[in-house]
Amino acid sequence: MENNNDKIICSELFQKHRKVEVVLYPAVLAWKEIEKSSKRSSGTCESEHRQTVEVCEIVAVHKTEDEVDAQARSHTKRINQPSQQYPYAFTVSYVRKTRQHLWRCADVTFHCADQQICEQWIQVTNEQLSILTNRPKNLLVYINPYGGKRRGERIYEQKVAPVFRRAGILTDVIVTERANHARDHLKTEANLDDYDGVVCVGGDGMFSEILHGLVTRIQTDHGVDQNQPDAELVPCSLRIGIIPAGSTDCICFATQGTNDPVTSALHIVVGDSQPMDVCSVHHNGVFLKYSVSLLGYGFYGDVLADSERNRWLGPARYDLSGFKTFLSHNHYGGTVSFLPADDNVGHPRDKLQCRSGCRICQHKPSSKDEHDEASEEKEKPADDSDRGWSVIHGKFIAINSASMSCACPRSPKGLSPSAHLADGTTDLILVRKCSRLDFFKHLLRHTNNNDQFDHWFVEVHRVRKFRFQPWHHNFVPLEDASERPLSPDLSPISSLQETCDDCTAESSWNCDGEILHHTAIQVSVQCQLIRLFARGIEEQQDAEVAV
Ligand SMILES: CCCCCCCCCCCCC/C=C/[C@@H](O)[C@H](COP(=O)(O)O)NC(=O)CCCCCCCCCCCCCCC
Ligand SMILES: Nc1ncnc2c1ncn2[C@@H]1O[C@H](COP(=O)(O)OP(=O)(O)O)[C@@H](O)[C@H]1O
Ligand SMILES: [Ca+2]
Repeated sequence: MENNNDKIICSELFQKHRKVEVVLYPAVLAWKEIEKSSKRSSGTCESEHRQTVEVCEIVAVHKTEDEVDAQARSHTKRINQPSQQYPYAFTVSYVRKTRQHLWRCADVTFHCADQQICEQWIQVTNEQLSILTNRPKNLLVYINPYGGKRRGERIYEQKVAPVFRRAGILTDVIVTERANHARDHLKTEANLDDYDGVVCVGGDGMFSEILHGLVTRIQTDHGVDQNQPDAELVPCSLRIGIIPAGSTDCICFATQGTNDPVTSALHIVVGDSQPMDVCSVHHNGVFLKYSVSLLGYGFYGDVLADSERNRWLGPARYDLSGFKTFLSHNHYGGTVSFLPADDNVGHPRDKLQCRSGCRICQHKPSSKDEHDEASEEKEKPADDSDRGWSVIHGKFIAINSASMSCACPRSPKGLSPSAHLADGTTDLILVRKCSRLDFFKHLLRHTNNNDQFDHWFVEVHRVRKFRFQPWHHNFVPLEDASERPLSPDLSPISSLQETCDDCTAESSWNCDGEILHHTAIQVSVQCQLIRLFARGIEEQQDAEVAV
């Protein structure tokens, strides 16, 4: 073994029945077979097949267990009879990337002749791992036993806990006993200083609990009043990991590209970090909720409200309620006002999807932007709080605000395929009253490659803030003709007033899978308020580790 000052170590070891040269560079572990060559008189030649694993994707290194060791020895004895020469062994567990963003924990065991060398390999690899300070050591885990198909506990015990154990992560596990148990525990009881992160085993609703518990706790600890819509919220230092065990699991899917518990566990182990925007929702200056994925009024609000009655159906309740809501074909009158985002964050209809290391999300509103904003504030007359806002009156089948793509297995590209996880904006999608067939075509486009925004009755804006006010019987605003899209299907102003009875019905807001109890809301995006143990969706790469 060579061991220079840069800690490159290199040994000839045995892997299965093959003799391999194993090298640990400062950030990469590599091994390749050394073949006996009958053609060469001088002995060995190197195989082309070199395997590499980045140290940051090593889960752990362990002295190989006795029985595994014994098996390996008997195996090697039969084939090559080198067991006497290689009686010691260590196993490296690492992330193996397979298809479709799916990660698995793979093991490679190396046998060596010398106990000291074996121990030195373990020690040096562990030293390299200890430099990776972004890895969590202590986690607080909340399991919703009733989420999705009620498999949360089993998923955690069978798929996740073994990975955490292997990585030496210590956990405190709480299986929730009631709705809001996790939220309340985080708000008041949990000793956050004891942990590097919080793990949520459940669906988007369970994530919402964790989000509210954590964000509220941090604001309380820092004396920030969440009821102030313009309050600058304090970001959370603890990251959140999501083990998908719910019905939609769109937050997990949209941040790692798959809903797979082992993949999630591995993103937590390697200490990934993905910042994420959070929308704060207020009603008349009173804080209601936070949202990270979908805030939907009309169609998605109605689907959710109806689906709660059929929770026993599990994830299928959304299909049933979706079908019923589609047949009801309701529309709702209201006024939407919004503050458009700057051009440098792109547009919902550009094809710049948010991917791992996204450039647009790295352009966090900098001091320059904040300065611009501040000077803008100053220029503003005191009573002109609507400066820069656009106002749209209309009858809508759906009003959706997607702060991220909302990709999920039902719609792999999501409600807004180009929405960004951490750009400080949300994509406001307005689906106006249209025929059933038109709305069906729009829905269908969420499942194929066609552009769901390319319809006369759909418009989409990238915004930093928005407000919604439903129409009341005694308050139906006169529609501003200039705000209406040019379509023969839209009613003229006079008929709008005549037919207001059919547009003063109210829906409810679906806020990440929870119903809001108010319909008039003010929404403001808080840029990168939280971080997840995730890295965004990676561009598709070769299936196996580099060769
Ligand atoms: C014709 C097929 C149309 C399929 C359209 C699929 C669009 C799906 C977009 C899904 C966006 C999901 C956004 C995430 C919401 C979640 O926060 C939230 C909570 O999740 P949790 O239960 O895990 O806690 N989930 C939801 O609100 C569920 C929304 C699911 C909507 C499903 C809608 C299905 C529509 C079916 C229409 C059928 C028309 C048939 C006509 C013959
Ligand atoms: N122990 C519990 N009993 C009942 N409800 C719970 C419990 N723990 C969490 N919940 C609630 O269950 C709801 C749904 O949870 P979630 O994990 O998102 O599953 P799903 O995706 O199936 O909706 C959430 O509103 C959450 O607050
Ligand atoms: Ca966003």
